[in-house]
This record gives sequence, structure tokens and C-alpha cells, in this order.
Amino acid sequence: MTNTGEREADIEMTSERRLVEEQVERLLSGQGSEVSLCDVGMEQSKPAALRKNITYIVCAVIFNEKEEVLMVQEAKQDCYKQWYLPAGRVEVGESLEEALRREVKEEAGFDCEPITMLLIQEQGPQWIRFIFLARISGGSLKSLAAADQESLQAAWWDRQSPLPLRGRDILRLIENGLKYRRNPWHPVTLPVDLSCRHVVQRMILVFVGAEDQIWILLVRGPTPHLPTAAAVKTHAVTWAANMVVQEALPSSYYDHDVTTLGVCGLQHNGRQHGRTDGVCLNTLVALVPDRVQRDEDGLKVELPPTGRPPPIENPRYVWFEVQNLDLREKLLEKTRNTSVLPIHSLY
Ligand SMILES: C[C@@](O)(CCOP(=O)(O)OP(=O)(O)O)CC(=O)O
Ligand SMILES: [Mg+2]
Repeated sequence: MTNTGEREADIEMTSERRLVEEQVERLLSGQGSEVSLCDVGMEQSKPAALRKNITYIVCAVIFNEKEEVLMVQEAKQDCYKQWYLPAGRVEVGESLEEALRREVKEEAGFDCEPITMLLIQEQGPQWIRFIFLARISGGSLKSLAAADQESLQAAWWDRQSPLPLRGRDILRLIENGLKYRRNPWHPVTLPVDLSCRHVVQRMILVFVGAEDQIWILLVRGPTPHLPTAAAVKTHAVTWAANMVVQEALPSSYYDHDVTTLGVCGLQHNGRQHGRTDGVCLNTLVALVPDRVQRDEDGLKVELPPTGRPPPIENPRYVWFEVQNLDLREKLLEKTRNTSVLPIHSLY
């Protein structure tokens, strides 16, 4: 290659390297970027259509100054007079935050402002629940006199006195909110207003080497980019990361754990029913060698750390070694401390 060719190659590599690092920085800090293409699973995944093939639920965890939690008494027949957090299904054309404000207003009487998402729970793309920590910004506590089909009333619960609950699943959500309120252990994470047709996981999939080197799995494409995979309804949303690893390095798949550590950011706007009902979860995923293997006698042996990522077997993919020191430190910190919004697959 001539000097010019080498220089062009370097420039090209430098500009591509910079673009990749800028995209990783953006997603790691909770910002979003257009989901221009979906690398894996598009053919298995129909566009998201709210109330047809997907249901989104929003749920509010709101505390007062005495750390009592806001609860609503249900008016529905199947849970009549039982208590629950303000929660409900996202309606067509709504953003997640608009749904949150509507549900808290309808069920508890208050205006509220979201502080951060606390947790995402999912049972595949067909059911995803977004739990928000929020604060009161106006309105007043709904009394029995205002009972309607949305709820009978609302009340502040000291979390100790007996209360007939619609579901005990909210106890964990309340504890999660208390824990975050006392020690915000991941950055504020709120939906970014960017449209998406499908429910997809776009992953910052990292392999950490022996001396703190860190590699990110990229799709070569016309320009190198982070892999994005559509959720399939027979699996958890986060199974998408496994699909990508199986496609990129099938021989090493069973020697590694693919762990979605959490959600750095979430993109949704929901304004055009059937066209933008999807959600893009920008996640941090760790590929960790399963170093405990069995020898020929079936005895467990711990293999030494390889220090390098497993070989790629599919030319569509490439390992990108992070050389930017600041980005590498951020990735190592988040990977080691899991300081990202948690996502729980309720499968
Ligand atoms: C987790 C939920 O219980 C959330 C609450 O849903 P609602 O039944 O309260 O829905 P709305 O009528 O829209 O308020 C539902 C579920 O999927 O289990
Ligand atoms: Mg409800």
C-alpha cells in the first residue's frame, strides 16, 4: 500500500474509530441515536403495535418527606378495594412519561414529575413494565369522594401497617425506590424521544481482557456500528444479545456467559401508532468466559484467563479494542459496578 494509501487507511481508521467511540459515549451516557438498521431478527419480528402485539405498563414509586409511599385503592372488580402503586397500561400515541403522569393523576389525584426509571421488567416484547421514581409537582390526594373507575382513593402508606395488596410484586419496587433515593447507584435514566418500529436491544457488548483491555463487538456494515437485534416473542427481550453472540462466534458461545448488565438508555416516542410503538433498549452486555470447564475425567478445572476475546467466525462482525483511555475507564467502571438501570426478565 502506498504512503497515501496507508495515510488514507489511517485517516479512515481514525475517523471510523472516532465515530464508533462517539456512538458508544452517547449511548453510555443515556443519550440515544437513530436505530438505522436492525442486524438480527428483523425477519422474525413484526413492527410493534401497542395493544396488539405489545403491552407497556408504567408504574410510579412516589415518596413523601416521611418516606411513606403513594398507594391507590383499586376500583376494578378483580382487585376491588386492594391497594397498589399507581400503574397502568400505556395508551396509543402516548410517551412513557405522558402515560406515567396520566396514571398518577387519574388514580392518585397528583401531578408528578419523573425523576428516573428504577427498573425495567419484561416478559418478552409483548409485556414490558417501566418503573419510575417520581415526585409530586401539584394536585391533591384523591379522596373517596372522587372515587371513579380509575380508583377508589389514594393514600400515603408507611410501608409497615397492614394493607390488602393487589400484588406483592410492588414490595420489591418500593424497596428499589428507597434504595435509589438513599443512594442513587446508577445515573438518572429517562426515555429519549426517538422513534423505533420494533422492540430492539442495541448492545455495547464488551469483553474485558487480562490487563483491563476492553473490546467491543461491532458490525462491520457500510460503517462500523453496534449490533442491534429485534426481540422475538418466544424469548426474553435480552435474549437478543445471545442471538448476536451465536451469530458472531458460534463455536465459543457455549464457553461464555452473555450477561445483559443493564440499560444505559431507552429510546421511544410512541406518537405514530403501529409505526413508532417500538422501544430501543441501549444495553451494556458482558461476554465472560466460563473458565470452569470439565477435563476428560469430568472433573471441574478452572482455565487461566485468556486475556483476549474469542475469535470471530462471521465476517460481518469485528472486535474493536477501545484505546480511548477515558472511554475505557467508563466502560470498566460500569461493567464492574453494574452502575446501569437494571432490567429483569420475568421468564
Ligand atoms: C402490573 C399491572 O397490574 C399494572 C396495572 O395495570 P392496571 O390494571 O392498573 O391498568 P390500568 O387500568 O391501565 O390502570 C398489570 C399487569 O400487567 O400485571
Ligand atoms: Mg391502574
